[in-house]
Amino acid sequence: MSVDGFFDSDAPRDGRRSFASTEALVEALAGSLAARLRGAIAARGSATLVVSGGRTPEALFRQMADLPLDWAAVTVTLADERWVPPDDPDSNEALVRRSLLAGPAAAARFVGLYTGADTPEAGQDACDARIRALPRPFDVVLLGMGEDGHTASFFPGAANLAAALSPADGRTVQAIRAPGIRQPRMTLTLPTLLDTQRLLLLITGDAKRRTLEQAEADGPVEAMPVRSVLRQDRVPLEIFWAP
Ligand SMILES: O=C(O)C(O)[C@@H](O)[C@H](O)[C@H](O)COP(=O)(O)O
Repeated sequence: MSVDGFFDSDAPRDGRRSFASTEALVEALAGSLAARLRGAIAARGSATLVVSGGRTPEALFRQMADLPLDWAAVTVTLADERWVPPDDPDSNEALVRRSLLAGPAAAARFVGLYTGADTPEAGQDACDARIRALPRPFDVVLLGMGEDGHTASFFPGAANLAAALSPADGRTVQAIRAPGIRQPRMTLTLPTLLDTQRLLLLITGDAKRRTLEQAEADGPVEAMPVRSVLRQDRVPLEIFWAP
């Protein structure tokens, strides 16, 4: 499939949607996620939203923060976290607190991954207990992707990538260290991320569209770990793209 033909329609196709602009994507996706969270609250009295950090989702978070929703019934947690305190500019918790948990959405409960332990390895058990205590399946897991083909903190070349993708002991989180990343990380493991009603991948720009197309070609998961969510059949993956 050619890159140009990859997202050539506004109509949903194989779980993919392309938009003319980030603004259009954000508006559509925020509305769709709010509807899912409202549905969960109506059915079970609560909802759980798992979000990624990085730069891409900030506009979506700001749009969602103002949506009318019983935010007090929503728990928000992270797909992964850089192992830094919440006052560090690289903290995903900081991003979520300032952009999503603002306005009406400030009523949501936030469960962070950073425990204050010196290293993610030292914080792993406490973090696992936090995630294990959340209701499952999650309602929404929102993933991003890097141009190297990582998603969550499943980085190519990470020493403990295999444990994150296939945890032997049912662990919900995994400490990650990888070449080229500034801080060590904590990531939800693959089976934990896939234990969700809706799984979304949000990407913007032509470079990431090309990365995605490369990831869809043959090749090992370890080289482009986003393949672990592209190739699974546990939950349909919805891909949202804008230039
Ligand atoms: O903490 C993080 O960095 C992530 O959760 C990570 O998986 C992110 O989604 C991608 O790296 C894309 O990041 P950008 O949106 O900044 O390109």
